[in-house]
Amino acid sequence: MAVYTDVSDGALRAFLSLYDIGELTAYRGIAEGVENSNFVLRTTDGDFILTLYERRVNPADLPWFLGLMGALADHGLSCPRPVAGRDGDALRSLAGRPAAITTFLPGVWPRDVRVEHCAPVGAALAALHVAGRDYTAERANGLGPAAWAPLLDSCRADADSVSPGLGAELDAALAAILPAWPGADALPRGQIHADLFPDNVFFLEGRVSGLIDFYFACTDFLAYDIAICLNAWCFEEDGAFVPERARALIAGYETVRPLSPAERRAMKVLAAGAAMRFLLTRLYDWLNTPPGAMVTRKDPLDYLRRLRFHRAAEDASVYGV
Ligand SMILES: Nc1ncnc2c1ncn2[C@@H]1O[C@H](COP(=O)(O)OP(=O)(O)O)[C@@H](O)[C@H]1O
Ligand SMILES: N[C@@H](CCOP(=O)(O)O)C(=O)O
Repeated sequence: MAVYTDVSDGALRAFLSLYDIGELTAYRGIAEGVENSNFVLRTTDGDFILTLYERRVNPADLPWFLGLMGALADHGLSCPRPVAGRDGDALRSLAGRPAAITTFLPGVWPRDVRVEHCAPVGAALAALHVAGRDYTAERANGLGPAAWAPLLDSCRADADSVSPGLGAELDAALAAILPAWPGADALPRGQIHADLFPDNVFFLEGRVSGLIDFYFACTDFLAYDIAICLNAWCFEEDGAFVPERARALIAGYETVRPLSPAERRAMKVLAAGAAMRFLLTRLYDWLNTPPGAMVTRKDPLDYLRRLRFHRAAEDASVYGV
């Protein structure tokens, strides 16, 4: 569950008096998510999401995230649009945390991913990449390749308690991935979501109805975002790769934005890097989440299986690129 910070009725009502979004009729904390505290607000004007930013979100990045969401929404992408108060500000403070209200998106994220979900997700990802073109402010990827060795170092002492030999295996994988990583200008770059997992994509009647959770978004290789989705959408629970899902995801993406030959060639190392990135943050959280914390830890070893798959793949043709 993810409500780290409680908000009293009085504090919330005082906060909402700064906005023109109607009278509060109900609110509740949302159990899902791991990073921030989220609440659904029902007002006489409709539903909204209130987010209190916690943990990994650097408050200095919040204007960039909110600006990106506003710019994407302006370009027709269905994503949460930050709601400004009467003073024009969308970002303020509540219960001692940075806080913002955004629009509520209808839909349900798929608990059981099927191949039919993958083409619409690919197309939605490409639409995000196209919609982000005019948002020129850059944000470096704080969880990109330069962060992986330090993250592994911070977990090294206990890594083998999660799985024997894990530390050495990750060292070997990093030693193969980092030198093969594309140079900064080698692939098209732009604004990427960087966490487009199934729980961040809402569907209604078989169509994508909204993309949420832009708090890992950054400026990086567009194809790296595809590689993240290949990891998140194209494996079974037991770790088996599902080639039909990957082909559908790539085909859906290319209905909106065709890939270049360099992006196709790079997909294997990008997929391995994406698996490494989620493995490492999950490993860090696995080892550092205090007992009794109100959050469900995600299994790092799911991503070890994916990493092994990508490293063993002959080339990028396995993904259908
Ligand atoms: N704009 C939104 N519209 C509707 N529901 C939302 C919206 N934003 C978040 N939610 C709900 O909150 C949950 C957690 O949101 P998320 O952004 O993934 O949290 P976290 O950043 O903590 O991981 C989502 O699964 C969804 O149920
Ligand atoms: N998608 C990441 C964790 C981030 O979770 P989210 O709730 O912010 O989407 C993972 O699966 O490791």
